[in-house]
Amino acid sequence: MPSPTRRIGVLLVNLGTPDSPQTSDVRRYLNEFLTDGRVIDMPAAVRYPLFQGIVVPLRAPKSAKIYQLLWDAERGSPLLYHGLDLQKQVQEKLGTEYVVAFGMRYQNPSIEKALNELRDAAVDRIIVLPLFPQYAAASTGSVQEKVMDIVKTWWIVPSISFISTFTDDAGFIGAFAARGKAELARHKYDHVLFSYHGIPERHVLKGSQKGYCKLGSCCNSYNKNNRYCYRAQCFETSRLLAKELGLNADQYTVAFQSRLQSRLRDPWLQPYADEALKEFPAKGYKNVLAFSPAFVADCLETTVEVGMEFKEMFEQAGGAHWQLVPSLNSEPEWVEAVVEMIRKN
Ligand SMILES: C=CC1=C(C)c2cc3[nH]c(cc4nc(cc5[nH]c(cc1n2)c(C)c5CCC(=O)O)C(CCC(=O)O)=C4C)c(C)c3C=C
Ligand SMILES: [Fe+2]
Ligand SMILES: [Fe+2]
Repeated sequence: MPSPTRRIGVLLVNLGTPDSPQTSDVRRYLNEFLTDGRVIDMPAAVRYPLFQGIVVPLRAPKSAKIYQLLWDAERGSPLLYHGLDLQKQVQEKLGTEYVVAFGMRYQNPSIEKALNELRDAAVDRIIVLPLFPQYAAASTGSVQEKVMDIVKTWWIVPSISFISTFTDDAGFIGAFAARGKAELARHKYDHVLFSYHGIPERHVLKGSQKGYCKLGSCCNSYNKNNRYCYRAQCFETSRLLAKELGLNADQYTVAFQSRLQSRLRDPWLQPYADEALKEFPAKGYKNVLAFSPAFVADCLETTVEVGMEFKEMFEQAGGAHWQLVPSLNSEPEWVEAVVEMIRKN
């Protein structure tokens, strides 16, 4: 008798996005996102009333206005349509031995729906690839927790593996560098900014193994002690990109964006990108190329924050030319890099 065909399930996951840029949908999205204990690490008894009762109702209408700038009239949220494009192309490249599904940690399509598709396809094992290059408990860790919460309710639990970080993956670095090189060929730049999504410093310290990470020079090399330190990973991605682009250490700056301002005024990873870029023109950096290598698809944080808001701040501070390197989206080199990561797993 022929042996039954064995198929491998692949689950690609990104963060999530509202169903529409209307305030009610943005509110629903933020309510789910900002009550996740891995994102807002406060006791649930404080987190729910504070965020669902005060922070989200105040933030949702403002966020909705920004989402309206981002939204594509036909295709909707870039994070979603680039994710679906990526899923389709990775499936085509991997062939019928694999079943590729796509889900979002918050809102739709849900991780549960995507996992059910894999279960219905009777896959033998599942490879989960959270689409965050650098591991953070608030992003990759949250996806891992959600997947385990769902799968633990299944009667038959398949083998599962997680690709937890691809900070230094050659395919990822090569694909981002290629996008940067295309911009560098178009214009003369004085400086490069690598801007990463920030997280509270506390999150880094909580993940520090045996007290190794102290937010100092400990993060200057990437090694077995700090493999999951978000700050060390951001520095490593930057070093590797700089090497590919032929940049010296004084030709680029690493900084952190998107901090959620709170009355608690807890420190987030520094330097803050918005403060750093305002000083660029006075340093003679009038033409700046900005990368956002914490995101593999364009989204609110790249297109609006770096591409529009930072550009305006930079020009007001006396800068001449600001350019965002588009994200990897579903570029062929990135599709190839994802396929390689899956095959290697
Ligand atoms: C790169 C990975 C991400 C980490 C780490 C992360 C941490 C983190 N984020 C917030 C708060 C917000 N983030 C928001 C948007 C957003 N965040 C990521 C990724 C990471 N977040 C993405 C891809 C996006 C964009 C989604 C899109 O639809 O385009 C937002 C919502 C937007 C807004 O209202 O400003 C918030 C809020 C915290 C608090 C945090 C770590 C503690
Ligand atoms: Fe975020
Ligand atoms: Fe560190």
